Amino acid sequence: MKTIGFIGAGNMGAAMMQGAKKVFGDGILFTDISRNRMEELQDQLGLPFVLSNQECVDQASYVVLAIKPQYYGEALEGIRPRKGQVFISIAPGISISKVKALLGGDVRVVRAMPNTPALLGEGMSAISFSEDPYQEEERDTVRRLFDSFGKTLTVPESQMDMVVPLSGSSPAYVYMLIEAMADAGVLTGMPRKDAYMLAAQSVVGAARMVLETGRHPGALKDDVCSPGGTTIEAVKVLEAKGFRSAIIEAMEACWKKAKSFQSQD
Ligand SMILES: NC(=O)C1=CN([C@@H]2O[C@H](COP(=O)(O)OP(=O)(O)OC[C@H]3O[C@@H](n4cnc5c(N)ncnc54)[C@H](OP(=O)(O)O)[C@@H]3O)[C@@H](O)[C@H]2O)C=CC1
Ligand SMILES: O=C(O)[C@@H]1CCC=N1
Repeated sequence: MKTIGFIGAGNMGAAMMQGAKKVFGDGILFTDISRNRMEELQDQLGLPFVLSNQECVDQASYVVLAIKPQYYGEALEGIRPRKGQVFISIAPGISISKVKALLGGDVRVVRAMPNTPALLGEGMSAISFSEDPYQEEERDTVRRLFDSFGKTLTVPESQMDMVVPLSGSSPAYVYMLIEAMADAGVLTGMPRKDAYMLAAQSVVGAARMVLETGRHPGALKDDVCSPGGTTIEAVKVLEAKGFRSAIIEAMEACWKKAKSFQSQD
């Protein structure tokens, strides 16, 4: 019997397995619909795979569902879990009660939302435990899984749809910001590689300033804006172009999409 089984070994499942391997060693196995993908990942991570979702459920104490929300019905159809087995669902919008219903009810479900910087051990995950009884050791195993590839925050399930735009999807828009900043550098003749380094390290540094100083992001922004200087010129243009409202509206769209998966069959 293995500790953790992954159903779905795509971008997110593989990133989680890479971190989990450091903590759970060979206590991991996985499966995927694609044989090629399984062989590729077995070579890359040195972890074993099994050929069906049922085998994965049978051979693991905890099962991570790392498949797209659209495929939950198909992937879980006919699956027979053990009574009280713990499933960890990372799909946006799919509620704990929906996963329980798909699996026949008699399981415990942890709903979670990780992100791909997990690949570097810099992930940010939110988790919600179902209201079932858990032994402290079981909660600890789930937390150790998510801590193995970054930071973990426990939130009420009602907040989980909003975690999707805040941390699940947000790396994508930060990459867009970095890409756009680098494009501007290239426009003025800067080599692209140097522009990426200047932009990306500034994003890392700014994020650490927020996390480690505890100061308000607006106050940190003010410190960068010298009176009559360069930064305030950029701030003025960003305000005129609707930078803040673009981010808020984009995240609202992302949140709505996450919520829509709940009612999808
Ligand atoms: N990528 C991200 O940044 C994040 C993703 N998530 C969530 O994680 C889940 C996985 O996402 P991601 O890794 O990006 O998606 P991927 O498509 O990269 O990975 C899913 C994997 O599951 C396989 N698969 C499809 N159907 C089945 C099935 N019936 N049984 C077993 N395996 C199956 C897919 O194969 P095939 O490609 O052939 O269909 C694919 O290899 C999604 O719910 C996503 O929303 C959560 C947080 C962040
Ligand atoms: O785009 C998606 O649907 C997934 C969920 C969060 C990040 N990627």
